[in-house]
Amino acid sequence: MIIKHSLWLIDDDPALRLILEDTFQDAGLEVQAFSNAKGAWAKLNDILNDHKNQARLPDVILTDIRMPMMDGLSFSQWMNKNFPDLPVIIMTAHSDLKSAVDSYDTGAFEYLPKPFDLDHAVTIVKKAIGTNPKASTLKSEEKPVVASNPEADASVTFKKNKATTADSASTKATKANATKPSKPEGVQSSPIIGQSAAMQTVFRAIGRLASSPITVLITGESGTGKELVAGALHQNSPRQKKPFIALNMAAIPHELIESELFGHEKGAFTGATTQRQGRFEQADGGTLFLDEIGDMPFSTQTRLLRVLANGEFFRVGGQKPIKVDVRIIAATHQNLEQLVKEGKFREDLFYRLNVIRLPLPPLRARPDDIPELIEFFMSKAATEMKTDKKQLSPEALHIMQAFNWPGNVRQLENACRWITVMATGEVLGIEDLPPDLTEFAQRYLTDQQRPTVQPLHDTENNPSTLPAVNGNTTPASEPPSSNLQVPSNLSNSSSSPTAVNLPTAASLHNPPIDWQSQLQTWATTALSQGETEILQLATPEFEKVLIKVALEHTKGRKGEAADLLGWGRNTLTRKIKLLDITDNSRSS
Ligand SMILES: Nc1ncnc2c1ncn2[C@@H]1O[C@H](COP(=O)(O)OP(=O)(O)OP(=O)(O)O)[C@@H](O)[C@H]1O
Repeated sequence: MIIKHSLWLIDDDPALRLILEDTFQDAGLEVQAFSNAKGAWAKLNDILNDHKNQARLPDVILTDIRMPMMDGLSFSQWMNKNFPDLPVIIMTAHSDLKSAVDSYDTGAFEYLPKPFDLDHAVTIVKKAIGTNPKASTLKSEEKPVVASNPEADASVTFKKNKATTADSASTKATKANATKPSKPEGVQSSPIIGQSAAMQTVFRAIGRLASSPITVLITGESGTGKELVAGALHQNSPRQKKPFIALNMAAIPHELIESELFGHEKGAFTGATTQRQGRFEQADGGTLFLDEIGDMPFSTQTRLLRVLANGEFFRVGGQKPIKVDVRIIAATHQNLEQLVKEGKFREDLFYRLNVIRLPLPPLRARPDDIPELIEFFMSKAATEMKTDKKQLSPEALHIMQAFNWPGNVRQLENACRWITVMATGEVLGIEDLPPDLTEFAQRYLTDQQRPTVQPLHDTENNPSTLPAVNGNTTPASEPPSSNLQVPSNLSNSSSSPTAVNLPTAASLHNPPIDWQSQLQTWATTALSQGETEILQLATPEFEKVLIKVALEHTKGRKGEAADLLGWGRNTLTRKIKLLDITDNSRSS
């Protein structure tokens, strides 16, 4: 007889419950679904009060965070206290750094930001089951299976358990998690912004790593937020009340690095007139962030390796070993493996630092995060400069999202400062952006007018060099949709002082004139009427049409519509709001 492991699934979203129930049943698990944590909690409480009933426990629990009556975090905390061996996986649609850190703090086995890959969720669930000693030690003995129908729960049946592979490493990880030191009160909320999948991974990693003393190597291009993430790891750790000391190896003259790190005794070298503590001593009990570690001189690397191995060091010129408890977080924008190959970085040090690697994505890889970052930096700049907060027009925002950002978030932050100081007016257009962005906009917009469709993001900020995503243009007699509702004029547009007629839906259906020709006619007319910035007039209308068609095609399902448009879901939601689009596609 096949024995199945059991999963309790808690989520107040019935549609998601159905999908997940299906997925996990297909993966060979017995699933019992609950619409709230209270229901599962009541059953677990019964089991807790009746020890003979322990057999009715599931092997793993998957729970949402935000639910009525009892939230998933309190539930997970209660579980960790009362059933520490039973792994709980937390999922949430409202993922940020805080929810990731809080989830792991409750002792949760894993944290899954929605939407997640179903195969990945199955892998995690199976891994969690492998850590449950009660589930994984059952090989041939009888084991209860909880029926998938909650009502049928009384009729628990006993079946032979199928062989499972216990993951001892994961078991240890969970145990370590359960016994980890509790975090001090008063954790500051971190200003790390980002909703993109790439940033969710970063938040998860921070949540997972913050409480442990393990060495972390943060990699990523300059300006991606490496120091910010190192600070968040410290702020969310039990070391948060002790110092966080950041040191940039590239910024210190090589001959001073050792005394900077390890301090020196009086008279150790010319100019050392007093004894001085180094950064290691100052950071005792806390975290030392070694930025640009690839620039550390070879001789210092040897000394650092010794500290990492023994936890002690000598001040320059000193005889007495000094012991410290410091967590090391290192960062680099360089390829350390390459530096090792070139003999510029010690291989043994590399392996010591590279225990856990946390890569940060470049900004161009997560354009969906840009609007929120702009919002944040515009507010920050307005406060700094004691002025009103500036707002970007949809067109300017579009350009900001299309830009390559070689300097990443730092460059975006500086652009927001520039705009706040230099631009006049409250709602700003493309012409109000910093020079590098306006130059890019000219090339980008020129390219957009070509018949081929270009991807939004290019790697060189030079759209003209890009291959076409789709070389086909819409046939003259086939407009994109029979339901095109192109507004007949732009009189509603705040940026349009003059009403200019755009091609109407009817005219688009009038062969032999195709919509491009119609647009051409409109543009010619607009220009002859003295209109300027015609692209900024037409682009929102163009986007409106495509968004409406996509929403209609997907019956209002925004995620799918966003995929069809080639945007992220957040971008689509923002556009719908900005362009004031009413979604009439839903039948109900
Ligand atoms: N996700 C983010 N949310 C909010 N601010 C961010 C984010 N990422 C980076 N920043 C801000 O961008 C600036 C640059 O970040 P940071 O100094 O951490 O980058 P870095 O990768 O360490 O850069 P470098 O390699 O040049 O030292 C900082 O002002 C930081 O606060």
